Amino acid sequence: MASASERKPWDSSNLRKYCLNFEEIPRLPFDDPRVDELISSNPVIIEGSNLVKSATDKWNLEYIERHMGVTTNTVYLSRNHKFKYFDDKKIQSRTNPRGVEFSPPMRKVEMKVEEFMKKLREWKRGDERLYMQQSLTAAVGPNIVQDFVGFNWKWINAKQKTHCWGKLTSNLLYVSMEGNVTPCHYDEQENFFAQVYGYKRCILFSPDQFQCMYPYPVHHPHDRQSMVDLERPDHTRFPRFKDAKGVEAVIGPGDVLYIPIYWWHHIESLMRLGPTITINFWYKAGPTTIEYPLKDHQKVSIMRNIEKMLLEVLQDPREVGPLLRNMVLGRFD
Ligand SMILES: O=C(O)C(=O)[C@H]1CC[C@@H](C(=O)O)C1
Ligand SMILES: [Zn+2]
Repeated sequence: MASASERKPWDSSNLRKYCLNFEEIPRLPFDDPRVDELISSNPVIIEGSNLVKSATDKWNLEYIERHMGVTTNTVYLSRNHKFKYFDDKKIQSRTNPRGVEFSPPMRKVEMKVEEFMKKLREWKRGDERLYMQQSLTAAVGPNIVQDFVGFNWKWINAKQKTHCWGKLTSNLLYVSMEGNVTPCHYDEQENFFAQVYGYKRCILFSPDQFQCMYPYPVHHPHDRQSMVDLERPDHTRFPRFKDAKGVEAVIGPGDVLYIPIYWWHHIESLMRLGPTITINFWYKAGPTTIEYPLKDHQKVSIMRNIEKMLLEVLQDPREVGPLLRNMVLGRFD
């Protein structure tokens, strides 16, 4: 019988079940030279960086409640465990090619931290789930500002320089209920995802899996999200999804997961293991060097630009699909 210190804090009963199997994301010590070899083209979990040690040493829900400050925070509410992001600037009935009004799968409210924590404590089955996703700014309490200043900026600034990334655009604080899921999507920024408290399962797919992931059209409010429901994939509508090749890892306090730009990621707070706290570090991409053959993420960017240009000239998004189909069907096989 493993001792308490060796006993894993979680097991497969804390994980949701999916139809795919995943390879493991590599884990490396922060000072291992292979970390920099992997970064910018592969995900990697970096151990021992102390990137957010000033937070992992002290932060839990009680500390956040006490020190988050008096400003309101962005909290998403969902009727189920999925928190699927949508761009409310893209919600116009005409951009929804199936002609139905877009019904947002979650709603965004502004909430004081005390209210958020009270709702978490009093939550019962059937209530809306909550997920605080708040940008860390100087408006938070002084203790949190001090902990933020205490991050290992020397290490992460050196990473930003080594990999020629653009500027740090934001740090978001994520306070999640157990079992919450952020469905599969990609972002157009580099991301250091630092786990502070609790355990999260991260499932990632490379940009070269584009054909298996079926992203929504760029003009859709769910732009950058996969149309495939990982829990109940529609293999008729999305036949190639069964061939998707993904990698996964469960990260815990002190782990930093590098999520490369354009990489698909699905994130879940483990079930029945309590709340989780994460801080992400989003960086603008570095300068694009054009070398042939082009990289897969560059082709995703090209496809995005083509969709945007077509919408610009066609005006009606319902014409984008038919024009692309007419352009390629039977002509490039
Ligand atoms: O940092 C990112 O890129 C994200 O997608 C975050 C949005 C919700 C977060 C989560 O852990 O559920 C991850
Ligand atoms: Zn993301």
